Amino acid sequence: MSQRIAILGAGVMGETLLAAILGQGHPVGDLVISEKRDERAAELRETYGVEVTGNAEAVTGADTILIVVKPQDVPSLLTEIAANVDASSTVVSLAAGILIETIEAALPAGVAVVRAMPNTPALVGEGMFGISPGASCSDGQLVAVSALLESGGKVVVVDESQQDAVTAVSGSGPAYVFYLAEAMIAGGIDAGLDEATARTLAAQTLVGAAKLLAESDETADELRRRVTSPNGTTAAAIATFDDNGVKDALIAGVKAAAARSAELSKP
Ligand SMILES: NC(=O)C1=CN([C@@H]2O[C@H](COP(=O)(O)OP(=O)(O)OC[C@H]3O[C@@H](n4cnc5c(N)ncnc54)[C@H](O)[C@@H]3O)[C@@H](O)[C@H]2O)C=CC1
Ligand SMILES: O=C(O)[C@@H]1CCC=N1
Repeated sequence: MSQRIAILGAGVMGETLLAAILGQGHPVGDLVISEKRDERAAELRETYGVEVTGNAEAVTGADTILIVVKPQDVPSLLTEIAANVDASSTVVSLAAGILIETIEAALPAGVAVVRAMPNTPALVGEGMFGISPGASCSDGQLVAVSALLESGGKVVVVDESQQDAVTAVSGSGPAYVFYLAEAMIAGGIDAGLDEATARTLAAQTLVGAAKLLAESDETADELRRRVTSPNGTTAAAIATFDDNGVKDALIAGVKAAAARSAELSKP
C-alpha cells in the first residue's frame, strides 16, 4: 500500500534513511524531504529525484514523519510543523535524547510518536535501531515503523526507559569498535604490516567475528574461548588486556555513555 513518508532533515542519517527506504522498494513519489540547507536539498533532489519542500508542507498529509535533525533543532522544528501534523500521522524521532513526552506535548493530542535510536552502520544497511512507542502509538503503527526502519538494518522494541542503555551499546557502539580497530591496526603496523594490509585484516576480522556472534547461539565468552589455544597467541593477548583492565574499562565506558545519555535526556 502506498504511504506518504516525510523526512525532515536530510543530513547524514536523513539521506541514509532516504536511500534505504527507496532500496526497500518504495516509489520515490511516496517520499518528500525538507532540508534547511538549499544546496544540500538540491543535491538530494538531483541524486534521488525526490520532492523537496518546506517542513510544514512536507508533513501535510504524511502518514509517517521522520524527524532527523540534530536534537537542538527539534523544538523549533516541532513548533513549525505542529499545526500541519494530522492526528492519523506517525511521528518517528531519531534525535538522541529527546523524550517522547516532549514531542507529544508539542503536537496535536493523539498523534502516534515513536522514538528511535539509530547507529551509523545503517549507512551500509547494517544499522541497529532501538525503538520505543509513545502512549498513542498502536501496535499496527509500531509494526509499520519497524518495517520501515528495517530497510536500514535490525530493529528491537524497548521501553523508553531503556533508551539510554540502547544509546550506550548500539548508538555509540560503532565508535567502540572503531577504537578497537584503531588499536588492531596500530598494533599490526608495529608488528611489521603496512597500513593497508593491517586495515584489511582488521576490518574483515571484525566483520567475520560480528557475523559469527550474530549467527551463533554461543555466548561471546564461549566464542572467544574457541579462538584461544592454551598457552597460545590469543591467550597472550587476553592476559595482557586483563592485566591492563581493558574489559573493566570498556564496561565503565558503556556505563558512562548511558549516564551521559540520561543527563542529555533531562527535560
Ligand atoms: N546514533 C548515532 O550514531 C546517530 C544518531 N543520529 C541522530 O540523527 C539525527 C540527525 O543526525 P545527522 O544526520 O548526523 O545530522 P546532520 O547534521 O548530518 O543532519 C541534520 C540535517 O538537518 C538539517 N536541518 C536542521 N534544522 C532543520 C530544519 N528546521 N528543517 C529542515 N532541516 C533542518 C540540517 O541542515 C542537516 O542537514 C540526530 O538527531 C542524531 O541524534 C544520527 C547519526 C548517527
Ligand atoms: O555521541 C552521541 O551523543 C550520539 C548518540 C549516539 C551516537 N552518537
